[in-house]
This record gives sequence, C-alpha cells and structure tokens, in this order.
Amino acid sequence: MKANRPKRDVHPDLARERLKCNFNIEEVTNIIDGGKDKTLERKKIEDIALNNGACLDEIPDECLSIKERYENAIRKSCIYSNIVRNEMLEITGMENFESPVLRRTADAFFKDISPFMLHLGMFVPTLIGQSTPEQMAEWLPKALDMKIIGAYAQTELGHGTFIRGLETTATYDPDKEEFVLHSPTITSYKWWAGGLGKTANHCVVMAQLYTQGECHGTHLFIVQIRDLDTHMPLPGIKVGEIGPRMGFSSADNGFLGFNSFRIPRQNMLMKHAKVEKDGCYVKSAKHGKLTYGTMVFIRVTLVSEMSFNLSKAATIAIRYSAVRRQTELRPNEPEPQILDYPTQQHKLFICIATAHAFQLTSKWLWDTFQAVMADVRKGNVDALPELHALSSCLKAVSTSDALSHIEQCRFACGGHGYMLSSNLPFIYSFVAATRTYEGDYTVLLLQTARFLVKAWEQAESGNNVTPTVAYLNRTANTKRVVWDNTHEGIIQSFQAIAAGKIGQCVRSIRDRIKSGMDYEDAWLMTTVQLVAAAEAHCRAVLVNTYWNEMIRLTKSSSANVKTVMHQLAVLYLMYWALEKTGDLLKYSSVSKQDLDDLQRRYEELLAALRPNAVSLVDAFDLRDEILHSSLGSYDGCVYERLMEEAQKSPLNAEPVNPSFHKYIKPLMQGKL
Ligand SMILES: CCCCCCCCCC/C=C\CCCCCCCCCC(=O)SCCNC(=O)CCNC(=O)[C@H](O)C(C)(C)COP(=O)(O)OP(=O)(O)OC[C@H]1O[C@@H](n2cnc3c(N)ncnc32)[C@H](O)[C@@H]1OP(=O)(O)O
Ligand SMILES: Cc1cc2nc3c(=O)[nH]c(=O)nc-3n(C[C@H](O)[C@H](O)[C@H](O)COP(=O)(O)OP(=O)(O)OC[C@H]3O[C@@H](n4cnc5c(N)ncnc54)[C@H](O)[C@@H]3O)c2cc1C
Repeated sequence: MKANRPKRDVHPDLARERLKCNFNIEEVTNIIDGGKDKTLERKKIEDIALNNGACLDEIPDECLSIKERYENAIRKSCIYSNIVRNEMLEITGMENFESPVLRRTADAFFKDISPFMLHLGMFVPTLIGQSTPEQMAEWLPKALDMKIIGAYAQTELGHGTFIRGLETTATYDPDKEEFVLHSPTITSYKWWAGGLGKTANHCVVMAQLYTQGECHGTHLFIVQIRDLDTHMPLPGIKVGEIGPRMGFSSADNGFLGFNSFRIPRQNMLMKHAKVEKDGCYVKSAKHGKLTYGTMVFIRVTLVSEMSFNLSKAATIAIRYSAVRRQTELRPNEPEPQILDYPTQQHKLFICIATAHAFQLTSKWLWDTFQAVMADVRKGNVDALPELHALSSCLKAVSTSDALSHIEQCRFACGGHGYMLSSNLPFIYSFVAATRTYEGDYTVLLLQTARFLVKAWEQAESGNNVTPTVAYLNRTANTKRVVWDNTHEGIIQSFQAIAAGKIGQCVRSIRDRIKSGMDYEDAWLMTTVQLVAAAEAHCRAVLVNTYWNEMIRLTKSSSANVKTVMHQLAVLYLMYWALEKTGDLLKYSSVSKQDLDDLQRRYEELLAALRPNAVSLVDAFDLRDEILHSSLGSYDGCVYERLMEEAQKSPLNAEPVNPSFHKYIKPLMQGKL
C-alpha cells in the first residue's frame, strides 16, 4: 500500500526562518553523523531504503485493529529486512548490522515498532557476545539471513530487575546430553520479550542452571520454540502475546512457559561457562557478570537512541512553532510565531542541545565500551565495573531526560501535539518504555551508586580512582567549590555537587551503622540520597563529556558553526545549573546575584539562538518519512496535513454512523 502525497511549497514562515540561518547546516550534520563520509553513507542507505515509498500506509497504523496492525508490521518488516539483507549490509558491512543508520531508517517503515526489532537488537548481539566460535558459526549466519528469528527471553512474570531471582530451570541430563527447561510456577513464565508472542521461532532464554545436583546461577540458552515450517509451538512450549500496552503495540511482546522441554547440550551459550558431556560445570569467565553483556551493550546504544528520538521531537515542535501563530502582543499587530515566545524557546532549545549532548556522549561511550570489550577479550576485566557504572547511569538519565523533554515538545505543540498524526505520542510512549526496560531508572542508578561509594572511600584515603570519577581526588575532601561562571567553573560545580552528595551518602551510611544498623539496612535507608548522588555524578559526566567532545569536534569547523555549537553547549550547562540552584547553593559559593546573572545570560542566549532554531533542527537531517508527522514536515504545511489525516479516520468513511439509528435516535425518541 503506497500513498502518494502532494508536493507542496514550503510555508512562507519556514522559508523566512531558513533565510535567517547564519551557519553551514551541512557541517553541523556532519558533526552529528560523525564525519562527512558518515553523512554520505547514511544518505545513501536512506535513499536505498526509502525511495521506494514502501513506508507509507494508506490507512494510518493507529486506525487498524491490533491484529491488522501486527500483520501490517510483519509485512513491512519482511520488505525492510530484505532491503537490509540484500542492499544495506553491503554498504555498512556485516559487522555493523546494528548500525544506528539501520535503526533510523527502520523508523520510516514503522511509526511504532517492528516485530523484528528484538531479533536484530538483542538476539543477534547475544549470539555474538555469548557464543563460542563453533556456536557462532552455527547460529549467526542463519540469524543474519533471517533463516531463524529470535527473541530475548529473560524477564519473568515475577522478576525483571532481580535476575538472580529468576525461576526458570535448565537441568542437565548427562544420559541424553540434554538440558531440560522447566517453568515451575506461574511467576516463572517468561514475560515481556519483544517478538516472542507470535513472530519468533527461536529465543535466548535465561535460566537457573542445575547440573550434578548443584545450582550454578543464571545462564543463557538458545531454544527453538516453534516449528520452522508450520510455525506451531513445539510440544512442551506454551507461548503467546501478553496483551495491549501503552506503546510497542506491534512488537508482539510475549509470554513463554516450558513443560520439561528438552534442548541439546550444545544449546547452552558457552562463551563464559560450559557444561561438559558428563555434567561437569566449568567457568572460564574472569568476571561473574559477563553473561549480562547484552544488557550493557543495549544500555550503551540507548544513549544515541535517546538523541535520535529527541531530535525527532525537537524537529517536529520547532518547525510547528515557526508556523503556528497565537495571541496579539499589541493591538492590531500580527500574531507572533509561537517560537518568538521565550517560554517556548525555554521548552525547546534545551531539546536541541540535549540531542547534541547525548549524541556526542554516546559516541564517546561507544568508544569506551569497545576499548573495555577489547580488554575483556584479552582477559583483562579491570575496567568492567566502571563501564557498568557509567552505562547504567547514562542509560537511566538519558532515557529519563529524553522522556521529559519529549513531553515538553508535546506541550509546546498545544492541542495538535496530542494528535497521533503529530507522531509525538508515539515517540513519547516508545521512550517511556526505555526508562523501564533494560534496567529500571532507580535500579540502575543504585548500581552506579555502589561504584561511587567505593570510589569515594578510595579517594578519601588518598588513592587514585578511575577516570570518570577522577574529580573525587580533587573534591572529596573539599567543603564547597568557589563559584565561577565560566564553562569550566560550571563543570567543576557539577563535579562538586556530585562529590558532595556521594560524601553525604557515605556519612549517612556510616552514621546509621554507628547507631546500630547493619550495612544492608543503612544502605537501604540511604537509597533516596544514593539515587540523587548517582544522578549528580551522571550530570557531571554529561556536561564534561559534551563540552570536551564539542570542542574536539569543532576544531576545524567554520567560525559560525563553532559559535552555534558553543552556544548550544553553554545553554546546556546553564539550563542544568539553573535547574540545580539548590544544589549549587549547598555545594558551591554561588550567591543570589550570581544566580540572577546566570538567569539573565540564559535568557540572552535563548534570544541569540532564536534565528538559527529552524536550521538547527534541519541539521538533524530527518526526512519526512522518518518523522511521520503532520506538524513537523519540511514544508511546514501543518493545517493541510492535519485536515488530510483527519479524512483518514474510519469514522469519516460514512456520513452517518449506524449507531445513530441503533441507539441515539431511539434515545431521542424516548424508545430506548
Ligand atoms: C527488520 C526490521 C528491524 C528493525 C530494527 C533494525 C535496527 C536494529 C538495531 C537496534 C538497536 C538499538 C535499539 C535497541 C532496542 C532494544 C529494545 C530492548 C527491549 C527491552 C529488552 C529488555 O528489557 S531485556 C531485560 C533487561 N533486564 C534488565 O536490565 C534487568 C536489570 N537488572 C540487572 O541488570 C541486575 O539484576 C542488577 C544489575 C540490577 C543486579 O544484578 P545482580 O543481583 O546479579 O547483581 P548484584 O546487585 O548482586 O551485584 C553484584 C556485583 O555485580 C555488579 N554488576 C551487576 N551487573 C553488572 C554488569 N552488567 N556488568 C558488570 N558488573 C555488574 C554489581 O555492580 C555488583 O558489583 P559490586 O558492587 O562490586 O559487588
Ligand atoms: C516495552 C517493554 C519491552 C520489554 N522487552 C523485554 C524483552 O525483550 N526481554 C526481556 O527479557 N524483558 C523485556 N522487558 C522487561 C524489562 O526489562 C523489565 O520490565 C525491567 O527490567 C523492569 O523490571 P520489572 O518489570 O521487574 O520492574 P520491577 O523491578 O518490579 O520494578 C517496579 C518498581 O520497583 C522498584 N524496584 C525494584 N527493585 C528495586 C530495588 N532493588 N531497589 C529499589 N527499587 C526497586 C523499581 O524502581 C520500580 O519503581 C520489557 C519491558 C517493557 C516495558
């Protein structure tokens, strides 16, 4: 089903906005993409995938029934994965199958989500990260060639966060050289896995491993759940879809139960531990948590995923705000564009800056991840705790911030932002899930806090700590940092806030232990503060990384690009400094006058960025097919598109709905 949309002239307000631009848009796009060559590659891939128009639906997805929506998503997933398999991977290379470009291009096909997303997003990365070379040779080509379709079934009805509490068992039977998978209770049913309900024929299952009468904790197994020909569930497998959700409507999130279901011994993913034929358990992992590797990988990728979602929301809201006019400022003057209101700029410019902050930080995080993984392959796991702490807090804070900024984008679009055709509700509900999945916000910040408390104790006793907490060596024993309103001063203040909060947590725990509590209770009573301390640490990492990366990446940029990139980074620092004035007053020497000055400079910066706002979102270079928005298209023809989308409502298919004759008329006539 293809729909041909009329080509329209660009709305004069948007055209005027674009004339005001004073920087080279392409240069900024190149910085976001990671270089000119990357931009060219992305555009080439987008052309291949999108120029055939396969992404457009005659009937909007949201007007379909649950079943039709799923079937349409599968239809498009097959078209899309064929394009990926036959054309795109040739350009990106097989090793880059999870490239953000593929992810971004997929959005043009799926306003919501593809049922294949978890196959490529988690099943394949788990095969790569957790298999032996022999297992990889067996499974990976089939998975990449879509000969098998997988899901990642870890979470159960009773446990998502506490992985050690999972109940599914995998008991080794040495006589048959098989594992017996079993779901002993209702709470042990696998629950939530994307693509598991109806699509997948295989999945990775996390289960408690039992061999020679002993439990060795959770391990990963690859399990075929459906017949490859008939697609019927195999005997011993109970599988289905979990029901309607806030978003992820077409991802057929599923449940799965095992009734003494047997799989060959070779189906345990044995990179980090194995079970010999005789049932002997051998652990080769140098770190107990390496089986959690796929989660760390996804947490790392989610930071750039948040940048992408925020850039979509910001593009929609800013283009709309340039076209929308509301309220006379003075009698008989034309109504201003709502983008001229500083309150609107306050809601929206931080979204552009945050998309940049997350994008630049995500590249740095990705490089860190790659370096740590290279060390792990050589047997050195020393940097794993820091990577876990870093990926946990950046996943938590980036998803949470993206969610609240996207909600601001919706507010910024008034009533029309509430329309599904604006795409903002889809973006919001997709991002809402990211705050929970792959580790809930609070839970992950508490993981970071464990690392920070240890680092603080090391710094306190004069030992050097790892790079991302190096600021503790400088600040752990200082009371308040001297306020300085330069960017260096603001970054140091964020580090002082983090150090101050971590130190306060350590003191609270110690005081509680002194007054008779054991360590676990003292920790538990301090968790509200610990979450705040981990968030503060994450903010310190974000402001520092964003600033340093922005300076590094604009070294050879033209003067005006340097200026606008600099303005965005300063805006980001100021926004968060003003959000955290209470903390600044507590942990720095900032005065009321300093804060008033900061507020004024922030407002001046909003005004300075105003003429470039539309061009800054143009620099995200998001094609209309990817935006899917009646409010955010490049031409700005908002009202025409809203009307066009309204016509597609199934309720408009007939002038009078049958319910009038069945119910309303009898009610009016007193005959009901
Ligand atoms: C054709 C169309 C295709 C279209 C798509 C194309 C594009 C494809 C590409 C897609 C790319 C990107 C998109 C991605 C989308 C993904 C969608 C994902 C959907 C969601 C999936 C899921 O949610 S899967 C389930 C995830 N579950 C969780 O995250 C659970 C959270 N819980 C935990 O992680 C853990 O239980 C815990 C960390 C909270 C606790 O674990 P545990 O109890 O075992 O540990 P302890 O608390 O006792 O800690 C012991 C020590 O271990 C340290 N630790 C813990 N974890 C780790 C780790 N991972 N690494 C290193 N160290 C770790 C912990 O810190 C403790 O240390 P000490 O303090 O030193 O003791
Ligand atoms: C859209 C979506 C897709 C998903 N896809 C998959 C998938 O493909 N595969 C898969 O295996 N799973 C998947 N999940 C499951 C997801 O990973 C879990 O829901 C997530 O990890 C949270 O776990 P939970 O649901 O058990 O929450 P809970 O842990 O029950 O959390 C409930 C509340 O308790 C709090 N809490 C829990 N533990 C603690 C603690 N120790 N300290 C303080 N507070 C705590 C949390 O902060 C939260 O407020 C998906 C979930 C969603 C929403």
